[in-house]
Amino acid sequence: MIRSKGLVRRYPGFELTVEALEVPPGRFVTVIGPSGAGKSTLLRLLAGLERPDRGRVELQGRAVFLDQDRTVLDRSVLANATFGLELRGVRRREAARRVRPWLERVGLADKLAQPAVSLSGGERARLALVRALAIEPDVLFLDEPTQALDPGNVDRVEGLLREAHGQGRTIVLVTHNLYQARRLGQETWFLLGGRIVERAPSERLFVRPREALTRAYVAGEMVY
Ligand SMILES: Nc1ncnc2c1ncn2[C@@H]1O[C@H](COP(=O)(O)OP(=O)(O)OP(=O)(O)O)[C@@H](O)[C@H]1O
Repeated sequence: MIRSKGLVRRYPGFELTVEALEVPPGRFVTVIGPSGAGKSTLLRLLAGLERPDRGRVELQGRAVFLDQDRTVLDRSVLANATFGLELRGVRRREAARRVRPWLERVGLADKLAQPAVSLSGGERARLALVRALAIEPDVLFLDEPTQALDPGNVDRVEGLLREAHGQGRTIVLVTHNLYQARRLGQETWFLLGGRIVERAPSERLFVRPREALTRAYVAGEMVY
């Protein structure tokens, strides 16, 4: 469960203002909007990584945040994947046993000993996702997890996310891929200029948007 009220976050030349939001457990929310709309800022606020200037956020359950940078630790692929589990006291061997199927599914099982920093961008993205999923979080905050991935890997990652959602996890995913937002989301938020212009069940938002700005954006007509 994620709940926020009266959020305001200001940077020089930018203000995010979001009234009450509520994400019930198990909901898959996708967040869309042009570059600079405030999507990452909202995600960081909801995840508690950043404090709002006004308002508050309530987050229940174990949450993980996957940033756009796909940060990896200067260790092997396997050690990256098991890191979260080991932090929680799971022994290395057991942690390795648990992450193995995930690594196989994202095509990294043949690179276990390779330093993670030497992975390609797409491989890092998949590894970061495995590290997040391995700790079986209640809530996943994902900032463009399939950015710059080839179609096969987009499909793999989406498969993992669907499965995570099927297991009851709450997911808030920021994406520039409107097809993905529609495919995966139960609910979509459209942000523009630091405000949520429209929030609706995903299918409705893409097929019958109520706001003219949403209509223009999902039709690819918005010039900015
Ligand atoms: N730490 C910060 N300090 C100052 N300005 C910031 C900071 N973080 C974000 N901003 C500004 O806030 C605005 C919103 O940024 P944000 O990253 O939330 O947008 P976004 O919708 O996620 O964009 P993108 O799709 O390009 O990732 C931008 O103008 C950005 O420059």
